[in-house]
Amino acid sequence: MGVEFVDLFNQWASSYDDTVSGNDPEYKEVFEGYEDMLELLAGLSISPVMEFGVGTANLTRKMIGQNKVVIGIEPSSEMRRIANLKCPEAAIYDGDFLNYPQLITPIQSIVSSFAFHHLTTSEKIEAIQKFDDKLESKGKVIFIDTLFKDEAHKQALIKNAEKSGHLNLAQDLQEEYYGYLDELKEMFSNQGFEVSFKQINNYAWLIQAKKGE
Ligand SMILES: C[S@@+](CC[C@H](N)C(=O)[O-])C[C@H]1O[C@@H](n2cnc3c(N)ncnc32)[C@H](O)[C@@H]1O
Repeated sequence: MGVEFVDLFNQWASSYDDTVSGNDPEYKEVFEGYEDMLELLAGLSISPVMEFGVGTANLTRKMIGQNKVVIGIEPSSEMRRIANLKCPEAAIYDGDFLNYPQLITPIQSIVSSFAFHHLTTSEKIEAIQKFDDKLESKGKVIFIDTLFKDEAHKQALIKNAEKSGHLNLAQDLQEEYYGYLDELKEMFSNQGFEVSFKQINNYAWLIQAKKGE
């Protein structure tokens, strides 16, 4: 459930860091400012942190560098292998947004970068309910992910990708489950979170959702 992209991530793992460094022209704009974004997200995280979709541990390493306790969850075995090599100090478990080991650590923040869009709408709603259960009172969900301001924004990004000959990106934008701003706002608000959004580049947004008492 929600992990249909795992084979793709196993294959992508060894060249993933190359892509996020801007060496893949097709995804350069998506990951524009990647290191700064992760730095921002790491700085906002509150320890103990639970991180979903760790990938190659680029965000994990920044949080560990800030002496935070990080529990990482990652469904791809290849991504986990690289993450463990790059960040042996972190505890990284097999799992996904909906199924993960139940640990007793009280969680103050839940973070994720470029992963929440792998869930369908109903899976996102289920995951947000679980975040609410998992977080301590006043805990925070802090994500960075591609999302669409509205339908016109989505169509403009697809058109732009096609015009640039970035056909894989154009296909991703149509087939993956990138959310719309209003839709995500409603999902978090319905679960009692106070949510805010900040655009970071043409694709990526910072999403902050604070749980009540
Ligand atoms: C684009 S990568 C992002 C990796 C890293 N967070 C970063 O910012 O570079 C997406 C990651 O999400 C993981 N993933 C895919 N489906 C997932 C799911 N349902 N739950 C949690 N993680 C998932 C993938 O295996 C992959 O490592």
